[in-house]
Amino acid sequence: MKINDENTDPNENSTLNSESSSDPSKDPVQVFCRLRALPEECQSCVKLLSPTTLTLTASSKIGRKECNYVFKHIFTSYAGQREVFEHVALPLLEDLVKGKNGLLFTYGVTGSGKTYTLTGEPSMPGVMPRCINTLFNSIADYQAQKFLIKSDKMNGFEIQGENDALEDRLLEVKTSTTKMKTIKRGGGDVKNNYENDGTKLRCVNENNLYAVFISYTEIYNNTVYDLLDETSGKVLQAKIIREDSQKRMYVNGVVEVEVKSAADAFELFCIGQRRKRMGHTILNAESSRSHSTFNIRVVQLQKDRSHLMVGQLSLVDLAGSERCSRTQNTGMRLKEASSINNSLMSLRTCLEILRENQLNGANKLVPYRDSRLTLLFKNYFEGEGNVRMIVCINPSIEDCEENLQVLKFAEMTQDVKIPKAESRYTPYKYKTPSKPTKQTPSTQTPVTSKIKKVVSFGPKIPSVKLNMENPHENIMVLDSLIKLLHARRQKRERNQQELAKREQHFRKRLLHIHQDSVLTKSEIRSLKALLKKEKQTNRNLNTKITDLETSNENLASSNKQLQDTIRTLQTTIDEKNLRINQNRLEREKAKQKLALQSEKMSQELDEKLRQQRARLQAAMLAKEAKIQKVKEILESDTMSACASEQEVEARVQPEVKIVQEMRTSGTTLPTPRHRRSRSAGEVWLEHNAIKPVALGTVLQPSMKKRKSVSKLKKASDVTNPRQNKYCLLAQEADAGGELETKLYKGDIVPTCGGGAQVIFNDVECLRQESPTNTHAPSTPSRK
Ligand SMILES: Nc1ncnc2c1ncn2[C@@H]1O[C@H](COP(=O)(O)OP(=O)(O)OP(=O)(O)O)[C@@H](O)[C@H]1O
Repeated sequence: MKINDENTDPNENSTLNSESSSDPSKDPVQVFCRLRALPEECQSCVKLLSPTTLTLTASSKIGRKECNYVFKHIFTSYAGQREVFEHVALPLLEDLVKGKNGLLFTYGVTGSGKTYTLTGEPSMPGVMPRCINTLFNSIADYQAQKFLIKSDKMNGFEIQGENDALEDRLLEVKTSTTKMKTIKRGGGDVKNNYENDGTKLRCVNENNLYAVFISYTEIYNNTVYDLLDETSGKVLQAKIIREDSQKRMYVNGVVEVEVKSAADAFELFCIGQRRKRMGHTILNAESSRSHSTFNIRVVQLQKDRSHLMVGQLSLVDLAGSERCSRTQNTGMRLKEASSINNSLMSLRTCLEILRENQLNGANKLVPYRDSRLTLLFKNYFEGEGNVRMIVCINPSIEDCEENLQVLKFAEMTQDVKIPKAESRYTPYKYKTPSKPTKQTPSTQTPVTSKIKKVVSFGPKIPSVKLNMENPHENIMVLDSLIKLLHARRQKRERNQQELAKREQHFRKRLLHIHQDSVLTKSEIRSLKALLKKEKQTNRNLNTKITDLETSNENLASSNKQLQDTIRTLQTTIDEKNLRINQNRLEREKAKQKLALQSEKMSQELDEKLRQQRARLQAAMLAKEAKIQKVKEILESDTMSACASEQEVEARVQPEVKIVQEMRTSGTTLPTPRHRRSRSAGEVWLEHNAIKPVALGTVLQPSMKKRKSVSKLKKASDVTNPRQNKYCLLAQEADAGGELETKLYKGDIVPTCGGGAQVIFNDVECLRQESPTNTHAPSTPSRK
């Protein structure tokens, strides 16, 4: 792979993926790519540069990125199923008939055409039906009798006697009749005949007898299930993966059915397919939720029946990798998806480590055991057969990012080298026949022949003819006969002893076997109980997992809601903070403005006060001058008494004018009624509020001699003859909330009854107002 700028020559890359292997004993994993057709309106992210090179254009936030990938062969969307089969699967099928193993798997994003490539449709059969049809087209005439070769349930095969094979065939006819009846009653049709194009293999050995065995398994949520297991009813039982005597991995107890025609194989496939976990997702209406393996095993028996040869072809339809954000899976589907992605990740890790070991000569442990998928195919990666992969690509823009990952994996896989597979005949076991028969002397066990030998008493007793004419000769013949009989008797005794010994030995063994069987039975019983318990625990755990998943989902959704609320609150807080800051700024501005205004006003007030003081001083001076003049006039009256009243008035007139002028100019002068300087004879009774507010005015009521009381308690408080003036001070808030002080003044006049009355004749009102209050004067006023 190489990342291109727009101008790079794409053909440069074709040399990058060198297929040549330096080690002739190893072959790289062959990776093919198949592009799915796109609807016309959709845009493609893949461009084909040559039959082996393609460019993937991925657009991201950073920009456009072009990557080239080289494969063994790329099938365009116009390539048919036959072309794919002939290129990819036919060589593996030829290997299979030669007794070699092969693994073919499809890999890609969900909905990219993996199942279509492997299975196809009846009119457009995929790899699997074509393999089956081609196989039976080729070996149909060279098949062994059914049940002659039988699975030993431990990944091996054994040959059984003809009678046993016959019995099994009869049994099968019986059960298949019952089965057909059940199917007919249930209305099910398990037949699905894929179109057969008559392709044949040329490498069939006509001297051999062939038997084809089919098994079909799936790995769902990292557990292996047998899709052909009829015993487990509707709920499939989990199977375990084991290692056989030759260290090959196999599914323990898997049902392996011998098929004699392609139709039989398709029937089995359809039965399994109905059990396979499929599901509807947003991206594929019929999405495989498990990895399924369709296993074809071809067993060849040499004509002389001395050796067996077994080849295996595993066709694996991997579940598609999927991003949960795109599929929007939840609950069960989410669990399936994560299990699928995990197992694909394990496959990737194993291949990466294998490659690293091969490239760097490292010896890292390949973690096959991390997943059932990798454990089951461990042998293939370690040299038990050829490995081929078809990478399926849906070139739509939406799949681009996931395709990038798939192509990266595919590219890496091509670097992994697998030791070349070998075909070999292996000696087989003979299954002990249930009943020894005369027709099959070869099936007699060695034990039986040995017993026969034990009970033979030696050569036959010769017939003896006595010659009456020669008694001497007769005696000799009888002697030898006696000797022979004696020897036979001795031999019989020896044989009897041997028999007794063997009988004893056999009994001992039988007893031993019986004990073993009793022990095994009890062990099986306890294992069954344990299994039952484990199953129960498993069920409980599954329920717990589902519950936890549900609560997890609930928590996630409430978490999302809370996050939304937090976000909304955060936005509100931000807005409020902004508003607070704005308000603060405005307040500060207003404060500054106010300070400026108050400074200006205080300056104005100071100025006014200064002017007022000057005017008052001037008025005082005028008054003093007037008084001085009045004094002078009075003095001159007493001394000369010649001056007329007009003269005095004329003299006083200018001062009165000054006072009048001051009044008209707005200067607050005390009215003649409110003179502050009183004669020394005025004594005031000042009647205050209980806690009067300090006036704090410049002009204070002038009461030089006074007695202040807050409450008139007795009559003498008023009738005191020394007091002649009364002043009542009242304070209250006016309509504008400002403090208003009123001084009600009057004369205390004694009454003829010895009491006193107050004659109010003046009200003085003091009001203090805020300078900012524009409609009222800011100075205390007197009324
Ligand atoms: N090359 C093709 N030509 C025509 N139709 C195709 C092709 N590839 C896929 N399809 C169609 O696209 C749909 C999805 O394909 P398919 O089920 O094989 O995808 P998948 O990769 O197996 O998906 P999943 O991983 O979800 O099982 C099917 O309806 C199939 O018929």
